Amino acid sequence: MRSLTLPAPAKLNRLLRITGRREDGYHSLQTLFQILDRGDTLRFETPPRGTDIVLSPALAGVAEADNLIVRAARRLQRETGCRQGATITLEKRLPMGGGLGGGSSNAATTLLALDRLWDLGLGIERLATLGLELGADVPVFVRGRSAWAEGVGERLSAVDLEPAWFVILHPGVEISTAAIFGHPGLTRDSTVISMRRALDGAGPEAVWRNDCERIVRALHPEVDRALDWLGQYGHAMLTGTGACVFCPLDGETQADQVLQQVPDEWQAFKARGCNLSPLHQALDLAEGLGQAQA
Ligand SMILES: C[C@](O)(CO)[C@H](O)COP(=O)(O)OP(=O)(O)OC[C@H]1O[C@@H](n2ccc(N)nc2=O)[C@H](O)[C@@H]1O
Ligand SMILES: Nc1ncnc2c1ncn2[C@@H]1O[C@H](COP(=O)(O)OP(=O)(O)OP(=O)(O)O)[C@@H](O)[C@H]1O
Repeated sequence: MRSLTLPAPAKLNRLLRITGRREDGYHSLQTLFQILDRGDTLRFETPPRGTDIVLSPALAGVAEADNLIVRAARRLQRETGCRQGATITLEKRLPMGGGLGGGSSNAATTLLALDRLWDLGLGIERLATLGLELGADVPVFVRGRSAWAEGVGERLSAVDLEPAWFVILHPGVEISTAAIFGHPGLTRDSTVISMRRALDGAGPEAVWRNDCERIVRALHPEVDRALDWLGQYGHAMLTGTGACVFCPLDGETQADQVLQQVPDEWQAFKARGCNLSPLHQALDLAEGLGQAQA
């Protein structure tokens, strides 16, 4: 039996501009993906026989066949005709429907892990293309770099962001991405800006905003309150379509100070921004140490 234990990190959208709606209903956008050092953990084991994909524990409200981990594994089997199976254990820490990309990251980790354990050798390009079929946020996790993104989030340019610490606050609601993108009140007409302007343009606060925030605040008073509360400490924003909100802080000590003040009703954690995903750091390490044990 071979096995591999890998992280599935979270992401933040440091900005999110919705610039149009395509004929297939998906929205064209511009975003700046910041990968974090916090997330879920997945353990993969490949039994000597059988093609079953077995995942535990189950996620509340998600049928096994709909779980992005199982879908990613089956998509790989279909793509390659691979006759191997996997037993997968998920340690879930990221809130679902939180805008932190947890499900997408789980899918990306599965693609990279099984590509390695099943000796498929598909490589990052093909895995990113397969990942896009599973969700718009999957390719950035497959590529594993904080990145400027266009299209639906699949046209990626890796960027080196300044070292940063964040406090992330979960207001206790789960928000459906499809519901926000489908809402008639969502504005979809932001101008297309250059990556340069986004990264160092005229005042990040004008550019580093999220087009979903207005409608999410209106639909979810809990998010509205969380944003106002966190806004005391800096430039608080929504990530993705919510529900989580985040604030960049001047280092870990300040993040700890803010965490101590968080009202009991909300869950919160601190995280460090990474330019290289912890998943890719771990895979480089696994390569070096021959960690995928025979
Ligand atoms: C909001 C973001 O998290 C920002 O990074 C992503 O754009 C969402 O990515 P995701 O969760 O992987 O989204 P998907 O699972 O691909 O899509 C969920 C639903 O959101 C809508 N959707 C998603 C992405 C996009 N660019 N336009 C859309 O309109 C579609 O109705 C789709 O059915
Ligand atoms: N492995 C998984 N982890 C989390 N959610 C999953 C998973 N598989 C399927 N899902 C479904 O996907 C939905 C979105 O989950 P996810 O945690 O990725 O939300 P999100 O952080 O808002 O995503 P995004 O920022 O990509 O929009 C969940 O509500 C759940 O129904």
